[in-house]
Amino acid sequence: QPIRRGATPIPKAPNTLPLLGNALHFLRPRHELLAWFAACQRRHGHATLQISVPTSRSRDLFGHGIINADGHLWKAQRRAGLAFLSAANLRVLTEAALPLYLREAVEGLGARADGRCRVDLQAVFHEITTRLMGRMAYDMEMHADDEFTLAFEYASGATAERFQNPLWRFTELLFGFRFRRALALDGGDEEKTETREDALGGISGSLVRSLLEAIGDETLVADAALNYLSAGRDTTAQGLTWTLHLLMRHPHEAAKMRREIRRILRSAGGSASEPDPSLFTPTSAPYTLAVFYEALRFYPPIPIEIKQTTAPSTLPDGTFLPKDSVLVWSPWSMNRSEITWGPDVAEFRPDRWLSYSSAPSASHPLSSPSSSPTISPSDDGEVPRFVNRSVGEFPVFNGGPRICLGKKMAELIAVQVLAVVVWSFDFVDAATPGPDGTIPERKSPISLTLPMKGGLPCFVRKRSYTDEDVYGG
Ligand code: HEM
Repeated sequence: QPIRRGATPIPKAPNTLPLLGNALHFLRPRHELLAWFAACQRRHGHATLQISVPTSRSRDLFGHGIINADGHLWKAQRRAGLAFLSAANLRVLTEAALPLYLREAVEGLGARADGRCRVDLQAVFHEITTRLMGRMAYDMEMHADDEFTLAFEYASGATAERFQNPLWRFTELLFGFRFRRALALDGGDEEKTETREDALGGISGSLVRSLLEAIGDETLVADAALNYLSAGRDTTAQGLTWTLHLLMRHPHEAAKMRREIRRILRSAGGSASEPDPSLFTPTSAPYTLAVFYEALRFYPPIPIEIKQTTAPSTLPDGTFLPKDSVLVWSPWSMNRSEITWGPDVAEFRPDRWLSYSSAPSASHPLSSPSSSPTISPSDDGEVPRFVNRSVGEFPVFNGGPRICLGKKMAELIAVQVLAVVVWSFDFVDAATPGPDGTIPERKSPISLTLPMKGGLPCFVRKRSYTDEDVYGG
């Protein structure tokens, strides 16, 4: 049966060619493919369109882990993940492990903060999230330059290439030696499923242990843990990288963030020169969270989503999809929709995520330290509150039963890392300017996620504060 809405077939995407369909768009560099999705959205708004896509194969990389699994196997992994990411474990990960890794990263940045060394911020964030996710998934020390991590990166790039290259079977047969070696390394590292002795005190077990209890089969558990590791690590590091990229271009918003951090330090009595990272949470720092969300709007770490129907299905707009139809949606282009975001859609404006009310009076519940100790009014006396959008408008963390399981964790990591790093340093983009003297638009290579091509090299300078700067005046 054909894909249709009512009695009529649905419209084809712009630039669809006879026989070739839209294959040429998928062969183009990544940013051109994303731009094409955005152009479809501008022309057709929220309408469902018919496109032809090369089919993607991610099973080799993700195996039977949660990202690919369905039915019982998915449910068991989801339940084990939810159990492991209990409030208590999340607290240990974000209040003990993350501050430790973050402090070490800040020390590393501090050692190179002479304003002349080039530091790749993408690599710095990647190291923090690799260590944190390694701790979470395997309860072990992992680093961004481990053989395992590098192999995973390579295999993930090669898997994404399958999505853009209709001839992938042929080219992999000829040139796929490195890819197959990387997969062997990813899948075969059995020792990763063992709990280490050096666990950070307080984490009850590891995700691997929870998964083993839920699923039993060791090969499946190896897939499952790898899925958790990859789902959380690259997405979060890339979200942070694009946020810093945007903040370097928007110093006014960085200054507003610092004012929020200053207010938090002031109300908590924290050290100005070495702020305690765990003071910064999505609740205490709504402006910082809004900056992160606004960056995710421009640069969603999963910019294109793809699923396949296992049974005939009908979309909410009435489009009928026969079994085995491939459904693609693009958070990248949905986040650029003027219909959803209004005429200032192209502006970086974190305030679009906030609503402001006037500062609470002494009798207001917010003024009681026990109810919300750290939300403090802005300089003009207003209390900001983060207001989320529906998943249909902002699908960056997906939605429904398969909504991202680490959304809360990602928010906690982002706010803590951004607050500490932006408070402690000034950054200047060190990318080489183009012929017209301006720094060219950053791009993303082919990948399942949205890394920044060439990293984010910048010059770093330490900001110094005295307690007087925070508490005086
Ligand atoms: C900014 C950071 C993040 C973004 C943008 C993000 C986004 C997403 C998206 C779009 C999906 C749906 C993928 C699909 O079904 O095709 C997803 C799923 C998932 N995410 Fe995240 N994620 C982030 C961070 C994390 C973190 C820190 C974890 C750590 C635990 C995590 C764990 C997962 C898991 C386990 C799934 C699979 C859920 C399921 O299928 O039931 N994510 N994420």
